[in-house]
Amino acid sequence: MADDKEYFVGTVKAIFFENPENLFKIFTIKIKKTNTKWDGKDIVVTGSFGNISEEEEYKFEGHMVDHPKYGKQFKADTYQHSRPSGKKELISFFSSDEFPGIGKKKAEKIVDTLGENAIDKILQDPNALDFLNLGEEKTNLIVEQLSKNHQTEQVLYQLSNFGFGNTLSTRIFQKYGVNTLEKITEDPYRLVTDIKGVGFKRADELARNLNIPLDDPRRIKGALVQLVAVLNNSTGDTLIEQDDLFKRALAILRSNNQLDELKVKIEDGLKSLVNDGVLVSEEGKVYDKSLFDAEWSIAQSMKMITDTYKGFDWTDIEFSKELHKIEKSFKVKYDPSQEKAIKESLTHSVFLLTGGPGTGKTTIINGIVAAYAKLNDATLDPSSEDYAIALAAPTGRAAKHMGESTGLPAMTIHRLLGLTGTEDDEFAEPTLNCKLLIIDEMSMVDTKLFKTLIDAVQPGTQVVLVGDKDQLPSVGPGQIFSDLINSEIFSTVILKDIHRQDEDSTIIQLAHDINEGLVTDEVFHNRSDRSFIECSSQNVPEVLSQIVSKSSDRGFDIADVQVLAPMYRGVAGIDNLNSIIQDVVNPMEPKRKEVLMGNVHYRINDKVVYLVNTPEDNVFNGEIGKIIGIILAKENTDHVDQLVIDFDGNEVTLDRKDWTNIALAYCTSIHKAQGSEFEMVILPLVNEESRMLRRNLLYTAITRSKRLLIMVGNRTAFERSISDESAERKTNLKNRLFAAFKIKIDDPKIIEDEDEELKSEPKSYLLTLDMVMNNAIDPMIGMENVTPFDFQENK
Ligand SMILES: Nc1ncnc2c1ncn2[C@@H]1O[C@H](COP(=O)(O)OP(=O)(O)OP(=O)(O)O)[C@@H](O)[C@H]1O
Repeated sequence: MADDKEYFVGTVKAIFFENPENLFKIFTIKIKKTNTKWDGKDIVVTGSFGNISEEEEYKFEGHMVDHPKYGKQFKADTYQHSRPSGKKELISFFSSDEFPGIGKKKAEKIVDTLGENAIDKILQDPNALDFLNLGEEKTNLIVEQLSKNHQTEQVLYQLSNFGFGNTLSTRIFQKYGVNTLEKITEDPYRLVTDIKGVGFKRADELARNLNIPLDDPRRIKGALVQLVAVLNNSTGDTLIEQDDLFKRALAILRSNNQLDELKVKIEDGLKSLVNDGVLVSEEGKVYDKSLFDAEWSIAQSMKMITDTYKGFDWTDIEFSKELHKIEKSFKVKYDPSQEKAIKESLTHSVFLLTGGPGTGKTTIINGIVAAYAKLNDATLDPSSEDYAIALAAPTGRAAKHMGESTGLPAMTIHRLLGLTGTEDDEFAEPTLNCKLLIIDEMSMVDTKLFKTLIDAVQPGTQVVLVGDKDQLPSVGPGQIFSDLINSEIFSTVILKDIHRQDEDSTIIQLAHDINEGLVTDEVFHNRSDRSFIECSSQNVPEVLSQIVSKSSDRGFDIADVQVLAPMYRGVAGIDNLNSIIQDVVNPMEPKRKEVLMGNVHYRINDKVVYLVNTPEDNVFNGEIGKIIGIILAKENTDHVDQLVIDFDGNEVTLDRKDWTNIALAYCTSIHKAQGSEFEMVILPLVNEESRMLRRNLLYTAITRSKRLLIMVGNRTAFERSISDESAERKTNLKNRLFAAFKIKIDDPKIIEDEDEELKSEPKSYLLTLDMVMNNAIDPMIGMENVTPFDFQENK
């Protein structure tokens, strides 16, 4: 910070405005010292600050501004808690009420022993206070109090000197706490994986400031870690071809080294990351260590479940008799594949059921539960101590559907496992005490969640996994459901026949035909329940406004009309369409209350989607709700703006700081809509989204529609989606399963040799870089500004 900056030192008298969204505050201070021409005793200070307490003294640096309405104010860029200086001030500081248990005598002793930089000494080493014999608890209290008052500001001050704005500084501080500066000067590249909003380029700039050389191992390792995370999240693969990784690393590192020299350093960087347990390199593939471990762990848990299955003790005749009774009570006659599914599920440790919409998956789950209870003499009374059935799905909505159809408790997988939806989940080791576990919407379950789920299963449990393998794979890396099915290790039934009886419905048949590769231009023909409106990308918003407006004229509630799009950005992207539709169905009118968060206006009746899991409020990622109340800061005792949202009967009040957990939901991503169905689906697809257009995307979007489907946009975008079969994700779960079940890869049958090592230690087979370099190096691939977080839903 330049020395000629204007400053004020003073005590905060009254904070009269605080915006929790961006930490902006306005307050007055009583001036103690300044280098500015200012005659008053007080001055109004504005700016973004972390903690500011009334009656405390701070130094503010910044400049004077002349506010058109409020006159002269001091706009602070940085601030620091004032430190007591000199022996006298220090003694009265330590003997103040802030430090209970320290009187004047002890304060004198601290300053005499530790000198005038006692505060720094204690912050650096809490043992510095040992000579006072205060005991651990009291010593900790003092250190905590000092850290609270002094270290936060020091860190934030330094982060702003590094050029981080307030939002990023706050995120960084929340992550590393008082160790922030140590952590980031030691290795600025750790910010890339740890902090949302910091990419390799930003970390690289910081590294330049810290004089970290271009070929420094930390830089090379930072680039490799960033690339692996970005590639895992963008492709959904759980492994990366090593030569591809190296080519990309060479492109973003661009140091002054000779290419050969840099190649060796990249190889060394990978070796070192492998030694550090961050990445794994095996047979020319590179893995994030936690994904690598997860695939192994899943394979071993599946083996354990299979090995500990105790079998069943009823006969075929008994089964047929029970099923007949069940059919009578459910008023359904299961077709042969459905009957097979129920029987297989009851006679195997692990059973996989896949089928498109309307093929009877839900009806089969009902049958499985009923038949399981009868044949195993198990209770269906959830309040009974002996109740041992767990039903769960990855989304709240799918879980609710399961609960309603079975009449038994069903919940999200997160809730079942007691997960919080935060990073801590990775270290959670829950256990599941049930005898029958049924998971619906399995295609949405990613590698890490499945690992936690299946590791929680106890020996002897029967596991039934249900889903539609042709839908989009999970948002997170992996394609668990397809891999389990494709391994051919587990009993599997693939349902093909559609049982929905809506005679006039052509939507489900269309979806099935698209999935089977049978459709070319049928999609463009208008039918009673679906239509296609061709228009340019630029016209999509206008066409959409008209459709939405007409649908409400025809009595459709906006809650039943869902626009689904593949991407957030662009004229036909989710963000733009949300604001366009909001203007049609819930516009701003004079005297209407509204609040602003970023660029988004929220009004009563707005349809919103929840973006995180908050088990304590019983609201989960993907749930759609309606704003039913806006309480402004001036209207409540907490003095914060609040939104009251009704999530299907569950009213949740969100303070402004939590509004980042919601978004408008007139239009949502197709990924987010998985597991949900809507009366009417409007699907805009345009050529600009070509990166995303695949058959399983179109299939997933179409199958969300129950009654009406309106497709809008470029004909070629739809044609491309129909013809573009989705490439399989690159994963290694199948091989891990083969290893765990001792199956030879080229000969899928069980190997008898029990002595063979189950899991070999990961080896470092580093491809020589010459092999890599024999292929042309990609030109700059534009990854510098990309961070792993860019691939997460809702950014
Ligand atoms: N064997 C059957 N005989 C008659 N009707 C059936 C049969 N199986 C399923 N159905 C009916 O077909 C419809 C679709 O079944 P279900 O909801 O179980 O399928 P699903 O695969 O779960 O579909 P989705 O994934 O779309 O929810 C339901 O109305 C159900 O009652």
